[in-house]
Amino acid sequence: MQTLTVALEQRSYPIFIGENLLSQPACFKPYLKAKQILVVTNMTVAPLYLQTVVQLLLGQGYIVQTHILPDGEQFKDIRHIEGIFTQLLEHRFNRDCALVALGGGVVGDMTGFAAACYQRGVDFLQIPTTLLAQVDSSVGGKTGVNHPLGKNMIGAFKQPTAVLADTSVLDTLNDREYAAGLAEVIKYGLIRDLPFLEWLEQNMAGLVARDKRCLAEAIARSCQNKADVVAADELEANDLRALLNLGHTFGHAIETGMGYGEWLHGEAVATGMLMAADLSWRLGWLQAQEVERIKRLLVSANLPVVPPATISPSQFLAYMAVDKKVLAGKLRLVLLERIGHAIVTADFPLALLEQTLAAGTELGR
Ligand SMILES: NC(=O)c1ccc[n+]([C@@H]2O[C@H](COP(=O)([O-])OP(=O)(O)OC[C@H]3O[C@@H](n4cnc5c(N)ncnc54)[C@H](O)[C@@H]3O)[C@@H](O)[C@H]2O)c1
Ligand SMILES: O=C(O)C(=O)C[C@@H](O)[C@H](O)[C@H](O)COP(=O)(O)O
Ligand SMILES: [Zn+2]
Repeated sequence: MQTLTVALEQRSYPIFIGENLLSQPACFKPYLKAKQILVVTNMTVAPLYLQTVVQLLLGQGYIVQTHILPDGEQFKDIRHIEGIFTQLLEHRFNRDCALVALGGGVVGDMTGFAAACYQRGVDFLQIPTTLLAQVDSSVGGKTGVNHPLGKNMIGAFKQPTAVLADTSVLDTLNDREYAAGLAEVIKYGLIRDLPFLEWLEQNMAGLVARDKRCLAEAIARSCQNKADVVAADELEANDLRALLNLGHTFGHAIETGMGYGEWLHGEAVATGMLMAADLSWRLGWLQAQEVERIKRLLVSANLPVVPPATISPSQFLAYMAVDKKVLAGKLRLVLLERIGHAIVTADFPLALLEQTLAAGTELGR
C-alpha cells in the first residue's frame, strides 16, 4: 500500500492506494470518528462492493445506513441530494455523523456536497471505485451537482477525512469508463509534469492492458500531482488550481450540450484538451506536430478526439460563457504555453477560438 498526504494543515488527510483496502479496518477506523455512518453508493456499485463495506463498518461497531442513488451523470442534481438529506433526517443522524462515498466521481461529488451541507457540515470519507475517481475526483474537495444550464454549477469545497483507493475494484470497471479515467491522468502530464507525460507515452500499452504495476504508478503519480496543486491553492483562489481545468471549458460544454451522460466526463475532457492544444497552436505556442503528439497519446488511450458536430461554434460559445473561470464577463481558458506547462489566460482573439470550435476533425491542421 502507498500512502500520500494532501497537506492542508488541520484539514490534511491521507490517500491510501493499494489492493484489497476495503477489507482493512485500519484504513477506516482512524478517519471515521462518528458512530452513525451513511454509506452512499449507486445501483451499479451496490451489488459489487456495498456488502463488504457495510460488514466491515458493522464489525467495527458503527451504526450503518445505506443510500443507493440511481446510476448516471443525469442524476447528479439537487433533487437527489435532497433524498440523502431526507434519509439522514428520518434516521435522526446528528452533526457527529459521517458520510461515506462508495462509487465513481458522481457518487463522490454528490456525497461530498451532501456532507458539506447537512447541518452545515459533517465528516465524509471517499472510497473511489473508478479510475477517474481514484486519480482525480476523490482528492481535493470539489463537491457538487449539475444544473441544466451548466456542469457542476452548484457546489462547495469540502475535504474528505481520507481517500481509500482500492485498486482491486477497478477489475469490474468496463473499458470505456477505464479509458475515461486515463484522460485525467494524461491531463497531469500536459499541465505540469513532462516526465510523467513521457512515462505515459512509454507505458500506455501496459496501462490500457491494466498492468497492475503500471496502474499503481499512474494512480500514485496522478494523486501526487493533484495533492500538490490542491495544497498550494485549495480554493482555486489563484490560477494554480485552475490548471486542473485543462480541456474542461470545452469538455463541460460538450457534456451539457450533448445532455449529461451522453459523453463521459473523461471523454469530453480528452476532446477538450485537444481543442485547447489546437488553440495553443493557433496562438503560435505549440507546433503542429506537438498537437499531433497529444492526439496520438489520447487515441492510444482509446479516447475520442473529435468534438461532436451537433454542437455549433455559437452553441459552444454560449455553454462556455457560463464557465466558473469567467471573470468580469471575460472567458478565461487553460491553454498550453508548451507541453508540460499550462497557463490560464483571457488573452486570445475570439476569431482564433472560433477557428478551433469549427475545426472538427481538422484540429491541429
Ligand atoms: N470533484 C472533482 O474534483 C472531480 C474531478 C473529476 C471529475 N469529477 C466528476 O466526476 C464525474 C465522473 O466520474 P466517473 O468517471 O467516476 O463517473 P461515474 O461516477 O458515473 O462512474 C462511471 C460508471 O462506472 C460505474 N462504476 C463505478 N465503479 C465501478 C466499479 N468498480 N466497477 C464497475 N462499475 C463501476 C458507475 O456506476 C458508472 O456507471 C463527473 O460528474 C465529473 O464532473 C469531479
Ligand atoms: O479539482 C479540480 O480543481 C479540477 O478542476 C478537477 C477536474 O478534473 C474536475 O472535473 C472538476 O470537477 C472540475 O471543476 P469545475 O470547477 O470546473 O467544475
Ligand atoms: Zn475533470
